[in-house]
Amino acid sequence: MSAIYAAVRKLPNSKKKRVLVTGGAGFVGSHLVDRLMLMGHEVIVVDNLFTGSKRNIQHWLGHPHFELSRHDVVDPYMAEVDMIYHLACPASPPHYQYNPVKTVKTSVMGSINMLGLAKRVKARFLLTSTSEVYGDPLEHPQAESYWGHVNPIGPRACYDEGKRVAETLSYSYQKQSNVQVRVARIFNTFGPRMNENDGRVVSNFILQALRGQSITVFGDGSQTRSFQYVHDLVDGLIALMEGDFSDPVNLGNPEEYTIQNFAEIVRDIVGRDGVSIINLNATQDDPHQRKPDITRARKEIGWEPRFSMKQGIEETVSG
Ligand SMILES: O=C(O)[C@H]1O[C@H](OP(=O)(O)OP(=O)(O)OC[C@H]2O[C@@H](n3ccc(=O)[nH]c3=O)[C@H](O)[C@@H]2O)[C@H](O)[C@@H](O)[C@@H]1O
Repeated sequence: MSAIYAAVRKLPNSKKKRVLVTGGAGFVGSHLVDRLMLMGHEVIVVDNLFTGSKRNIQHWLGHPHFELSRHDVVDPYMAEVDMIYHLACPASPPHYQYNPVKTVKTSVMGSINMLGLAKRVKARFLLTSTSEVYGDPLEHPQAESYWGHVNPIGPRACYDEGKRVAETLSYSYQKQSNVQVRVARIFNTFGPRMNENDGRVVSNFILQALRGQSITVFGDGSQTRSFQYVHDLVDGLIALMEGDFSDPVNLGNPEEYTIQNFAEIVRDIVGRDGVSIINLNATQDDPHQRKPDITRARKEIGWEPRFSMKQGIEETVSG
């Protein structure tokens, strides 16, 4: 029996790109892969399936434009490609803190390997960096010009510092070896396919509310976050990769909520009776406030989010 795939665009060979997506079986990666496939490109996914899952991309397995390679980016990888979207790295705090040495290796050695590949095959390289490079920010909202406030020896450092070095590596390869680089600083993102055991706030709160359990707010809930829907992020990543702008660009939704208020919103959208909100201990070094300044994204790549947080949560809950 032959598989049935979503219809992909037929691109002339001059427009069709060979695109490598590391972490392409993950939550964000698999949505990006969907879009690149539908656009008519050839996609290679490299993923060690530690936090990613074959299920996220199984609808493309066997497609002539698609290839999955179970490979860990800490080891070198070779392929003739035109573009590299480098996403591979656990992003949820419980996952990246589970094996901090491995998280640092993934960011640092993974980026060296992928930038080395980009240099050899002259591919354009996009790093998915993070709002965590701003640490517990002392400037609000955060613009790309802010250098950040990161605890270099705290529990989040393996991720934050790993991504900071990955940014440094990107611009070092650009300067030294003329690699074309793009750096996206991604702010909190949610949507379908977040793992049940992801551990981040959106999936935790939705699952707790759906199961009729108490919603667990860490600390007093006065800390803020700004949540973007994953489809907006994918638009931004593609616009950044395809544009001419090479400095870091924030990709996030500037709608800001306290976590306490966010818990109430999720509880009300799910609408199950008897769900209470409880406050647990705060976690160490949890950023107090986070909101992207997206002036640069608007100006340089013509991007801004199209979904409100509530629209995205409603779709995620019903999906
Ligand atoms: O979601 C993301 O995109 C980001 O998630 C994490 O950053 P963080 O903002 O700490 O993400 P969460 O773990 O989702 O936490 C957000 C806030 O909710 C709180 N939280 C989380 C989980 C929970 O059950 N209850 C709860 O109150 C946390 O303490 C924190 O204040 C990662 O470190 C980022 O790199 C990643 O980009």
